Amino acid sequence: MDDVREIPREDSGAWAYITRQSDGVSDRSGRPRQMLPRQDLRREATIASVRSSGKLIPRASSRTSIRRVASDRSPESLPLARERREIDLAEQQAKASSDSCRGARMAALSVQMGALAGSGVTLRSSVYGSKLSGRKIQGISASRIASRPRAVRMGLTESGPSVAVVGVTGAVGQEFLAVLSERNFPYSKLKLLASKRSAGKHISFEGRDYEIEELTKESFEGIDISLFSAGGSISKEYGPLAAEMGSIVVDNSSAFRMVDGVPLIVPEVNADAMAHIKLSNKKGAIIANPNCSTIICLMAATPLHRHAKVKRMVVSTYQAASGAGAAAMAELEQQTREVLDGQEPTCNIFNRQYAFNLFSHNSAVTGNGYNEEEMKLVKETRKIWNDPEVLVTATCIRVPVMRAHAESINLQFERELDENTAREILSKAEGVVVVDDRSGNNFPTPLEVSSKDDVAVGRIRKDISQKGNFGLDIFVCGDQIRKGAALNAVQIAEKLL
Ligand SMILES: NC(=O)C1=CN([C@@H]2O[C@H](COP(=O)(O)OP(=O)(O)OC[C@H]3O[C@@H](n4cnc5c(N)ncnc54)[C@H](OP(=O)(O)O)[C@@H]3O)[C@@H](O)[C@H]2O)C=CC1
Ligand SMILES: N[C@@H](CC(=O)OP(=O)(O)O)C(=O)O
Repeated sequence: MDDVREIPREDSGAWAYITRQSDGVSDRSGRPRQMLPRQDLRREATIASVRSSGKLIPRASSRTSIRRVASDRSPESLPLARERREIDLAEQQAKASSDSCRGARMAALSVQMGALAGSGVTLRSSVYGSKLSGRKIQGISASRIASRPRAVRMGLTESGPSVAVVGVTGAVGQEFLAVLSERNFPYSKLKLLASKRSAGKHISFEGRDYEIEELTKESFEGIDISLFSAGGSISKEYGPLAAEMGSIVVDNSSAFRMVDGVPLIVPEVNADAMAHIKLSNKKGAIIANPNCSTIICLMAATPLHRHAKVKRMVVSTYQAASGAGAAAMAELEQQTREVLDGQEPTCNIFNRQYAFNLFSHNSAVTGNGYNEEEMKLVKETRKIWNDPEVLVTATCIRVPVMRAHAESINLQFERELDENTAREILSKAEGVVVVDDRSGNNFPTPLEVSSKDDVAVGRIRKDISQKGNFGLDIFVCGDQIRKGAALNAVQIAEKLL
């Protein structure tokens, strides 16, 4: 079985999008705002007009908008395409008016709705209204979970590399644009590539209009860095071609992850493995972005591994709909409505009821009984840690959460590591935030990390089933479209400069 996630062909016809300005609490939802009680939304976003004629993509970007001239897709084929939308969100700036518990609940709901629409919402503590407002969590307020820089900058500069984004209309592709802009990634030229279906449509990015081009063999002429997120078969076909043409490919698919000689990189963990690849070498190469569950897991486990060396790791995941693409998110929303309305749920993506349910990850089950997602955690961890001996086992579950994965991780160490030291180590780790409030029973949640850069870690505790201080349990949440895909890839690209 080919270990490569494919993009469902039928999921590429229609899309929407938005512009926003972030200052830490923002909603870039493409969803009709009338669905969200305005008085309960604590938003300070300035969002430009949205034209949606089809599916919603799980991300809008700062200063990014996509225009679609006409839908080539039947509205009936998409749950979120029932209503044609043309909403001037700038006129709908929601004002915080309530600090009540209801406000907290509704704000949390709005976050979920933002995720439903595919945008996610950057949270800080005030989003939760009175319940969490300003509260410190283990000495760190919820707002410490890194959000995007407030100022949207302009990366266009003559001295920058030329950059291509392959699969720009997709969930990860959209996130690429957001992250490039937020991190002020320098570029002298930007080429936006997708399938034939999207060719000719327009994307506005950092104040400029770009026409989406069809991906062809000539696409990489003169391109220094190619960011791929268009599925495994596209990566397999065009990745090597781009590299031969001198481009450094950062690939989000699983196509090359386990290929010898292809660095598999989480910058906070093993940037040294790509130290030999630089733009200044003027030589093409392929660098792989790990699986999102692996990235989120290793962001938390690696600082501890460095200290006490992990001997065995047991991972249980709770994976969001967005990991399976925009169509899965749309179906979860549709099913939720249908079930609440007492109707039979529509089951096109997973062939089962997803709303109010959970199930074993949808990737294929391999000969040893593990599914592909689980085996990625096993194999990729060994490669990233350069430790073929480390024992890893995993159970991956799809849960009815819109965006951001959660993982329970049990660790067995070679050397002793007590829970206080572990908390200390994690609180200093780059890209990690500790949310570990035992008295308040407040720990990481997918909602709180949605659209955040940092991976949140909590439930840090000694594993009482192990002798001495050789075992720990932790609970981790991370936005898998962001740190699990686009952000990680852009961080890799930054290392090339
Ligand atoms: N979603 C996630 O959380 C994660 C995803 N990934 C990986 O990222 C990749 C993309 O996933 P995601 O963004 O969710 O998928 P989407 O379905 O949202 O987007 C797919 C993208 O691929 C493009 N595409 C499809 N066919 C072609 C083609 N023949 N030529 C050029 N472009 C094509 C689509 O363009 P068009 O709109 O024109 O059809 C679209 O831009 C996958 O490899 C996935 O495994 C990795 C980590 C996490
Ligand atoms: N890990 C994603 C699926 C995915 O995109 O995996 P990969 O990048 O390894 O193909 C999920 O939540 O299902």
